[in-house]
Amino acid sequence: MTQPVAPTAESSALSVELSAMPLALTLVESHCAATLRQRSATLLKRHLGLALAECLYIDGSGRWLGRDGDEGQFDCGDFHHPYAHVIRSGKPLTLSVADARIRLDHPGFQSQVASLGSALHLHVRPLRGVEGTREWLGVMLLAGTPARLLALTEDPGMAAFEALLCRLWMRLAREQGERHRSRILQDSLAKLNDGTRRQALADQLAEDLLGQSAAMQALRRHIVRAAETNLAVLLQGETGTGKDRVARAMHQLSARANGPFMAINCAAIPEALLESELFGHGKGAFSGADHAREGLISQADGGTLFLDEIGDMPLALQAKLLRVLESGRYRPLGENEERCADLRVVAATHQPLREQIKEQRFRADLYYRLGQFPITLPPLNERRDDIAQLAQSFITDFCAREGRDEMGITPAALRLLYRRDYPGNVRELKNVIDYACAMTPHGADIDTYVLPGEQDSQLADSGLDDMVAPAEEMPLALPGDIDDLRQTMRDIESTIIRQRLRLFGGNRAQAAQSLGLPKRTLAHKCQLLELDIK
Ligand SMILES: Nc1ncnc2c1ncn2[C@@H]1O[C@H](COP(=O)(O)OP(=O)(O)OP(=O)(O)O)[C@@H](O)[C@H]1O
Repeated sequence: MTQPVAPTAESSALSVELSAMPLALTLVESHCAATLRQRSATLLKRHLGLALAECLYIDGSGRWLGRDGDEGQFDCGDFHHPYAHVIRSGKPLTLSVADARIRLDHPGFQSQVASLGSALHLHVRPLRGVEGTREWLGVMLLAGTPARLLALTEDPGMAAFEALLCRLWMRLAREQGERHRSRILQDSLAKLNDGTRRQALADQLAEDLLGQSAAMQALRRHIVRAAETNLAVLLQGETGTGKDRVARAMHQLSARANGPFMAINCAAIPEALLESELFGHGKGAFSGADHAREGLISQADGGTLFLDEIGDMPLALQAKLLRVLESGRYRPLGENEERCADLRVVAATHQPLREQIKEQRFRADLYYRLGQFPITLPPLNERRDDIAQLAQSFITDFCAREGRDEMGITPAALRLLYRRDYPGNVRELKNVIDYACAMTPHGADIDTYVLPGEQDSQLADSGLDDMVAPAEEMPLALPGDIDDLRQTMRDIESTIIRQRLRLFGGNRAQAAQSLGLPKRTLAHKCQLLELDIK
C-alpha cells in the first residue's frame, strides 16, 4: 500500500468547486438509491476530473457488494479486492493502480481498473449509514492522480458531500424497504381478496350445485378457477353427476356470461346431421339444404360451446373440431370461405376417453386440447353426506312444480336413501325422489314404502300391497277417451323410457339396450320428449 501523498495547492480550489455545484439538488431529486449512487459518481467524476468514480452497495445480507446494472458481486470476506479491506477495517484505503494490479488478483476488480493508467491512484472509502456505527451502506471507489485524491480526501466539501450522500442513501433505502414491504403486503392482500372473492363465488355456486361434502366444495373451487380462464374444459364424470349443470355454471361465472351458451349432445344427434349442426351449412350444401344455416359454432361466438357426450363425436368431426380449437377457424358445409369464431369450449363425457384413444375411436390430440382444464366430478356414492340436502331440495322442487304442499321425509326413508347404490348418481336420486313424492299421499311425508325398489320387501309387512306396485311393474294406464293418438303415443313412450331409465339408475346405455334401441336413438328420443336425460 502507498503512503499518503502531500496536499497540494489544488485542494483549496476544490472546496469552491464542490460548493459551486448544484449537488444537493441533483442528489436530493434521486428517486431511488441506485440513481443516487450513479448521480453521485457522475458528479464526482465530471466535476473533480477523476478517472473513475463508483459507488458499490452492500446487499441485504451484508455479505456481498454489488454494482448497479452489473451482475458481478464482491464477497465482503474475499481479500483479493480492496473493498473487503475497507469494510472490515472501516477505514479508507489508498493504493496505486500498479500496486493493485500486482497484489490484488480478484478478476472483477481487475476488470474494473483495467482501463486505468498505472500512475493513477485508487481511493476506496467505506460508506456508513449512521455516523459512528458499523452500519455499512457500501463503498466508494475513486481513481485519479495522487494529488487530486489527496486534496479531495482532505477537503471539508468532500466530507459534506459524503455525509449528504449517505443520509440520502439511508433515507431512500428505508423508503425502498418500506415500499417493498408494502408491496408484499398489498400482494398478499390482493391474494387474500382474490381468495375471498373466489370463496364468495364458490359459495354462490353452492345454491345451484348442491352438496357440502369436501369433494363438492373442491369441485366448486375448481369451477371458479376455470371460469376465470379461457381454457378449454373437459368435464369427466359418471352419468348424472352434474356435468351439464357445471358447464352452465362455469359459463355464468365467466367473462363470457353475457354471451351465448350453446349446448349440443353429440350422442343425441344423428351422425349425418352433427356436422351441419355444429359448423352450419351454405344453401344447397346437400339435398334438402334449401337455405343457409348458422351452426352452433357461429352461434356460440363470444360465448361458450358445450359439447356434451364428446366421446360420441365421429372421428372425422373430431379433426375439424380440433382445428376450431387451435385456430378459431372453421368452414360451414358447402362453403369455400373460412370463418372465425371466438368461443370457449367446454366438453363433457362419462366415457373413459383414454380407452377410446387406445381403441382409436378418439383422437389423442383432441383429448389433450380439450382437457386444458380437466375437471372430474365426484360420483354420488363417494359423497353420501350430500344425499339429505339433495333429497330435500328435490322434494321442494317437486312440490313447487306439481303444486303440492311441502312434504318431508322420514328418518327411516332417509336412512334407506343413504344405503342405496347410485349408479345413476344425482339424476337417479332425483328420479327416486320424484317418484317417491308422486307416490306419497297428500299431507304425509316420504316414507320407506314409497321408495322404488323398497316396496317388494315392505309391502307384505305394511299391508299396503293394494296401494302401490314397483314402477317398472306397473301396467301403463291407457286413457279410455283418447282424442290425440300422437300425444298419447308420445306419453306412453315417455313413460316407458322414464321407467326404464329409472330401472337402470339413469344409465342410458343399459336402458337403450333393454329397449332394443341404439343409444343414440334413445338419447334423441329423450331430447324430443324433453326428458331430463340426454
Ligand atoms: N350438485 C347438484 N345439485 C343439484 N342438482 C344436481 C347436482 N348435480 C346434478 N344435479 C341434477 O342431476 C341431474 C343430472 O345432472 P346433469 O344432467 O348435469 O348430469 P350429467 O353428468 O350431465 O349427466 P349425463 O352424463 O348423463 O349427461 C339434473 O337434474 C341436475 O340438475
